[in-house]
Amino acid sequence: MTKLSVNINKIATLRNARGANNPNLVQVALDAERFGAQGITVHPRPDERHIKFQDVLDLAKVISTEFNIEGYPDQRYMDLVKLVRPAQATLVPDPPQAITSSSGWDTIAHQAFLKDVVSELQSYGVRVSIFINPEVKFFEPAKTTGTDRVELYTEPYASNYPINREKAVRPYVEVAAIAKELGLGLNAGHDLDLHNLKFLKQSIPFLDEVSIGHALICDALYYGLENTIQMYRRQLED
Ligand SMILES: CC(=O)[C@@H](O)[C@H](O)COP(=O)(O)O
Ligand SMILES: NCC(=O)COP(=O)(O)O
Repeated sequence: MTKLSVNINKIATLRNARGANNPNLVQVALDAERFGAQGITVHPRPDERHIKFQDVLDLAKVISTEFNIEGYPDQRYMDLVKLVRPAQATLVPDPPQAITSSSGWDTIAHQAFLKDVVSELQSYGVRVSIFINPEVKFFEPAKTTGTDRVELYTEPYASNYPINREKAVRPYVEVAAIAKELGLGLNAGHDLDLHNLKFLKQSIPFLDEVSIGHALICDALYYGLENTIQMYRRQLED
């Protein structure tokens, strides 16, 4: 089964536009779970432009599915994960001003750093996933860090999908087989949507989890949040 974790960053973006509490992020997370989300993902960024660090504390008290906190492992992130102990911490190499995530880790250059971070987070009982590009050379070094899972950065898949979907998915199928062989769990995310999700799932049926935010929240404007979550869940059926 491939779990759907709903990324609610964009709900916080909307809320922050007016500075009050509408939409209520915690309520949206609870509703998303009720509508079928199997996890909730947030990515608190250093400038708190969408998810605030306080949001993470508030969400942690109520989420009953898998809580996934993405972020660059600076001291503030590490302290937050230590405090909250989510189901999963996803390590992303974004610089502080990044508009959005645009690459996975260079697991060769940052192997020693990642190894320390992974073992510290695991000592808190948290499953760790490393955001990674679909390049073969990064997988053995990722395994060496001790990470439980990797998350495939799917923006290149999503942007190439309309041109040639077989070609777009090929590098992902190749590295997914390597991850499986190495005993790494496998997540995927970034720019996945109702057009490209099903083919990714069909091509890599053993994906453990996808985290989807931007497109899903955009679709919810037209279809409603409950319908939308159900539509995404259907794309992931085995
Ligand atoms: C790790 C990743 O792929 C990101 O998708 C991220 O969580 C999206 O962040 P923004 O919502 O800030 O663009
Ligand atoms: N890890 C990817 C994620 O959480 C959501 O990415 P996107 O769907 O907002 O591009």
